[in-house]
Amino acid sequence: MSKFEKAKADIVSEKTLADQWTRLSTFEVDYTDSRGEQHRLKREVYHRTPAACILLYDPSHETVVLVRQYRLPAQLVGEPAWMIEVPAGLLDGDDPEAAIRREAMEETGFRVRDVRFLFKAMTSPGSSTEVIHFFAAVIDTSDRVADGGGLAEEHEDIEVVEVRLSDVMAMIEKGDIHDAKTIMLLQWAVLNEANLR
Ligand SMILES: Nc1nc2c(ncn2[C@@H]2O[C@H](COP(=O)(O)OP(=O)(O)O[C@H]3O[C@H](CO)[C@@H](O)[C@H](O)[C@@H]3O)[C@@H](O)[C@H]2O)c(=O)[nH]1
Ligand SMILES: [Mg+2]
Repeated sequence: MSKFEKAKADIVSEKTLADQWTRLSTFEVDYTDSRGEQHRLKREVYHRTPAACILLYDPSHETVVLVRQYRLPAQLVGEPAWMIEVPAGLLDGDDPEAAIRREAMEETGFRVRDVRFLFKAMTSPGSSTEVIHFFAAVIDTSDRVADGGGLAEEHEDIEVVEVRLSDVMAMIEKGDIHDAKTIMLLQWAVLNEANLR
């Protein structure tokens, strides 16, 4: 039996603090802890909508297709701001598989054929509602039907970067790749390379 069998959490109130690109709100929660004692907690939540990301692996070259773009939060904490990431985007109301096909095309120019759903994960569950759906697809050079680079109307400025899978662990350890969803997918690729054909 879990320590939390008797624990429960009742939301008492919510107040929106900001509601622009993404809503930020503050909650009061009546939390009954594992010993049965009740406390009123204050929690702020950033209401991110769901997203999807994808590993694009080319077995004939043993490479992965990544994208590089500017990220303001990285700049704010003094990390390299033009970050190397797996292709990713918000679902924007589509189902996760349709959304990742769209984002892969917009960002890299690759048309993905069979996509494989791997898992989903919350990226920052203490503060954000963001859930990311993780996918993988095998590609080859003939699947590249456009240049990628992102949507001009959204001022996306994306560089497509092809990296050998045998180099990615060193890039992660050096800090050249420092995005969590990207590290997760690349580690999955290293562990599953034999099945990625
Ligand atoms: N106007 C405005 N536009 C924004 C803002 N923040 C982002 N955008 C724009 O919104 C678009 C989002 O692009 P997507 O490809 O859909 O998402 P992403 O930025 O790649 O990734 C998002 O999902 C990831 C998970 O897959 C997250 O890791 C990442 O933080 C982000 O939420 C981009 O054109 C970006 O410039 C903002 O505050 N204001
Ligand atoms: Mg994106």
